[in-house]
Amino acid sequence: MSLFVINRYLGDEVDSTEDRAKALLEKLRQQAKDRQSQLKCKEQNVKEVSKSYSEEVVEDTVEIKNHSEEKKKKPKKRKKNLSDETPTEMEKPSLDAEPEEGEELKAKKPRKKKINKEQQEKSIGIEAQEGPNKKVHKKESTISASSESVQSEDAKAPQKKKPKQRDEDFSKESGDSTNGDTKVPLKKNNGTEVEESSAQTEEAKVDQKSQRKQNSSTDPNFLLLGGFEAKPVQKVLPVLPQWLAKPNLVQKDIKHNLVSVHDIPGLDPYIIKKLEANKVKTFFPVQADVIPAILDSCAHGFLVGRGGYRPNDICVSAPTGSGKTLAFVVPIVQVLTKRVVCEVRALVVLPTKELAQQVCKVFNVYADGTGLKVVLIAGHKSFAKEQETLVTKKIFGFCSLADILVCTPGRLVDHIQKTEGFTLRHLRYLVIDEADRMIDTMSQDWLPQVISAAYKAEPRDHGTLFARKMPGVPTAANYGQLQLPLQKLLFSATLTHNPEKLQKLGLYQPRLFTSIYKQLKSDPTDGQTQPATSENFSLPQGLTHYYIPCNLNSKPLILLHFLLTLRFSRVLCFTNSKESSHRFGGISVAEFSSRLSPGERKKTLKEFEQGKLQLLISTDATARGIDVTGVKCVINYDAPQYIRVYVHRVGRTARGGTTGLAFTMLLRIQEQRYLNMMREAGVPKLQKQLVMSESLRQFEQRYEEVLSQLQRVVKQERAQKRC
Ligand SMILES: Nc1ncnc2c1ncn2[C@@H]1O[C@H](COP(=O)(O)OP(=O)(O)OP(=O)(O)O)[C@@H](O)[C@H]1O
Repeated sequence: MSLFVINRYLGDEVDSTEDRAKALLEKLRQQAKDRQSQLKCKEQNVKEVSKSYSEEVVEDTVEIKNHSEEKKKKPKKRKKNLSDETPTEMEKPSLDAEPEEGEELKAKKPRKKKINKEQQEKSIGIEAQEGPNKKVHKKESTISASSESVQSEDAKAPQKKKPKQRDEDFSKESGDSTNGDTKVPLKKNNGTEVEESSAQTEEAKVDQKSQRKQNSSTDPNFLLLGGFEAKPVQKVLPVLPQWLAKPNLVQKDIKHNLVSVHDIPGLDPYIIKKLEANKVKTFFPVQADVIPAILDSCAHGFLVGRGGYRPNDICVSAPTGSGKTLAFVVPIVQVLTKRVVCEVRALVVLPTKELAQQVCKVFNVYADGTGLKVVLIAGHKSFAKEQETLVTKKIFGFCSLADILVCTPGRLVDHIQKTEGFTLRHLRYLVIDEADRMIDTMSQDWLPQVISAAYKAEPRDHGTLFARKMPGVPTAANYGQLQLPLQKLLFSATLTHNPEKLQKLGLYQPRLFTSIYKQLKSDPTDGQTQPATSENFSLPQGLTHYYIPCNLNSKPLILLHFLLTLRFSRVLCFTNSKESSHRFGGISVAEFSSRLSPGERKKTLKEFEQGKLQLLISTDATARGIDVTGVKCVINYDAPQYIRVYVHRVGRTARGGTTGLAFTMLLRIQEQRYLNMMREAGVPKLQKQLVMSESLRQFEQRYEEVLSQLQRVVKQERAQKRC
């Protein structure tokens, strides 16, 4: 039956059943063999597939990881590629060098070790959940996403085409990754490439940074923000105005720089005669420089300065006793001598009555015989009496009685405000003597009042040469009409060089004459020289000054030693208070202080000048400007607190080119500070003078007698004050 079935199945009809059966059996065997071999093949295939799959899983996770790392590093790699090598050069070896299978395994092992275990487990875990198909899909999508992202970036930046091509190649390669033959060597090469490229990107980073720095430092078109560290900070140096920085220098040495009065250009014979009559045959340096400068402003007429413009104001800073008074008295007297009508044309303002009196005296000497009237208003007389000397009332109105007015600021302001008919509308010269001290009195507002009085408009002046307008900007319109200019002349032994202070005086294009040679300091930044800005002072050439280290008790004994042992005559001794000036009241001395009336002071000074008094004890009342002839020695019994005070005190000796001595008694604690003050002020070094205690002992008895007298005087004074 079975054979029948087999025959039917084979469809053969064999005659011989035995042969047929054999043939059938053979066929069946063959079929069974084929089936078995097929099954074997299938099993083997399944095994191989599962093995390669597990390997693939690992490889793919590495590949994904590497790819994600590569993706992170890609921009850097691309930058490097742009500068160093083309991507094709990098890829070619990976495509060409396909290793054998043995090599493939060798290459796989070390790569597996390198993989971070955690990441491996993690990625495997994810794949186990998603299954192999999903995993493959995921891998492809990741790669394609990365290539897309690169592509999209590349689309934005067309210059980065080469990296794009490389990414495309990479995606092709990953597409072929199902084929083990091509995938493995590529992975190997990519892996090493990642390592290499990470090192290369680090190098590239450093290169790019340094290149960027170079570019920013060399390329002037780029401003590097935040690069402050290398910039040198420029110092701001104080800069003086040109007129202060480059003054006209006046010689300090009087003796060797005398100029004959005949050699001064523009000086009238009348004035020369007057000078010679007063034993002035030569001019001191400051006079030889300043007199021609003042005369020059009137050389082409009385109304305006040289060339028809407003004349420059003049500032003079010269040592004490250098003859500044004559430097303004002579030209003013010469210019005003030609006046027709008596009006106040010169106003000289001084800080104290004594100084005003002294200057008035000099004006009177040179104005004598010219018809010029010199009037002093400084509080010596009553206000009403001063008014009578200033103006007089006539039928047609008020008339001035003064051509030259010498005054103190307080009294001047009083007359401007209260004296009827008093006018300054014709004022041509405003002289400010002891100018640095006068700047200190600016708070009294005397200068603005003088200026507004000088430019006060009067209806009767309209259309005349005396019509005045407050000077404005120098334009053709402003200078269209000729008018009387007002010129300021400033004099001082200690004139400030501080532009801020000088600005208060409202100077017009000033010229400075000074004998202070400021040391130029070199500026290390640009190698140029700049004028020193600190105040410097100059002392008379003939002055020798010393300091005496002492204690409080020895001070009066030292003074006695000077007067009695060394026999100094006409010693001017300065103390800081009236009380100190009493200390020597018992000996052949006199005091000169604000306690005395103006009459008493005048008498005392006269006696001192005549040599009737050996010692004059003074407060700073006489320190400024007072010209006492024949003072041989100045003693600072109390050290002055300011350098300006020192300069004016010691300047009472060595005047007019003569010689003189100055001593300053210093307590031990004052010594260093004082010497520093002198050095900073540029004053020549003080010499130390020691007085032996043996030479002082003989005066102790005498001094005690004086002290007992002093007690009585002080008691009397206090009693007087109470009354
Ligand atoms: N050309 C001269 N020939 C001789 N003596 C002169 C001459 N000029 C001035 N003197 C005298 O020199 C002395 C000092 O002059 P003056 O008082 O003008 O000095 P100063 O510079 O104003 O001093 P200070 O700053 O202390 O006021 C005076 O006694 C004066 O008479």
